[in-house]
Amino acid sequence: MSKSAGCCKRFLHYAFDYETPKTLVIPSLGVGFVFRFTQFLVVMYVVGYVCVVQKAYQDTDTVISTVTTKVKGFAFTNTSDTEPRFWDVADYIIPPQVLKQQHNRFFLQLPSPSTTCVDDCNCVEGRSDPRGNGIQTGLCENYSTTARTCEVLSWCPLEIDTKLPEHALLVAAENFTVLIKNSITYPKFNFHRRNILPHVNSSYLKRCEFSRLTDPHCPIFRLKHIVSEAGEDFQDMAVKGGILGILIDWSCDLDWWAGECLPKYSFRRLDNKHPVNNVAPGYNFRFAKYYKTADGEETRTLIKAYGIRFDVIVFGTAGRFSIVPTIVNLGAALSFLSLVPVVADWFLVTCSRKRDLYSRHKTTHLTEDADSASVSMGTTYGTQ
Ligand SMILES: Nc1ncnc2c1ncn2[C@@H]1O[C@H](COP(=O)(O)OP(=O)(O)OP(=O)(O)O)[C@@H](O)[C@H]1O
Repeated sequence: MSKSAGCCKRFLHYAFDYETPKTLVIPSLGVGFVFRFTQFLVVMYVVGYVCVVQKAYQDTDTVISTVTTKVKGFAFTNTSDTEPRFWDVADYIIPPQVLKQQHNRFFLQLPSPSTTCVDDCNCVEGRSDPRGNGIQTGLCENYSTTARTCEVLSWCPLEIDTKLPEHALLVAAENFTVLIKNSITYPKFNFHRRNILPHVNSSYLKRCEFSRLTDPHCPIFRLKHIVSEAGEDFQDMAVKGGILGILIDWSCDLDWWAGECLPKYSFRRLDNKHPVNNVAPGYNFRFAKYYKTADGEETRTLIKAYGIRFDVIVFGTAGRFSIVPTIVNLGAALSFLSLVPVVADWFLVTCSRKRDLYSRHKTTHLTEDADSASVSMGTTYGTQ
């Protein structure tokens, strides 16, 4: 036979020989054990991980929620910067730390490298520097006997906030309480819930306070408790300011055999408190209250507020039994069972004692002119 005819024949065999599985019964305890043990592992994976841990039989939905808060508590302050003052709910929603009466005026800036000048040429009319104090008028005037600065139009007197107070103004705020009203919905399951649970009545709300051990479902939280659960010191945080997260986890199993769907609260500091780099720490912002004096001049009280901002973050995923994910995920997981014979076969032909015998019987090639007793590779056709 020529070389090309041989090649052609091999190709035809390769392409068109039909392979069909035959059953070979191996009376071997070792191989049988490997087979059953691998089957057991696959079944454990399907039941334990896919069904119990992953709950792959469930359809899922993510939470949609809304939050409102109400703070309550009283405080009395008496510092060198401020008059003696009593604070209640209406006063401290944005608690002030620095207060200053200001009027809209032309005035000279405090001397600094960016504000000092020699003559009017150094001051440009209309120029405003975001880090400066106002809009320049173009005049350079004597600030003192030794320094000249550019005149600006601004609110005066200027705010001086070069040093932070040592104690928070509203020290008593740590004992304030906050009521958090949180409503959630899982639209796919038409499931609605509030963190004020169905069994809660108004007299309970008047006296309860959240405690992880004794009252974990009360929606009223003491600020000090929130900060300390987050591992922070209230007074320290209140001076420099910071952001604290109140996390409400609504992850729920909505199947009837699972427990009730309840919120789980946790608290953590969200802004990055760097232990070494102390540049620009905390959180602060400015706002003002405006009014007119008796002679009609507009005046404002400038407030630079430092403090703890509480961010309420709601998250969660709910799952409920559904036939479609059950079939899809169970089918995918059970398809691993088809790999079990591959593992057992591998053990059969590589690790078992009679591996040569098994290897010989594993594959049978029939020759074209085979009758009932003619097989290749030494295996016996039809007589096993
Ligand atoms: N921060 C809070 N600390 C403690 N209890 C609170 C707080 N906020 C609200 N409550 C109490 O929770 C209940 C529900 O408050 P909600 O704001 O819905 O009703 P309200 O009648 O408007 O409350 P209130 O008039 O007392 O502010 C009320 O009994 C209220 O006194």
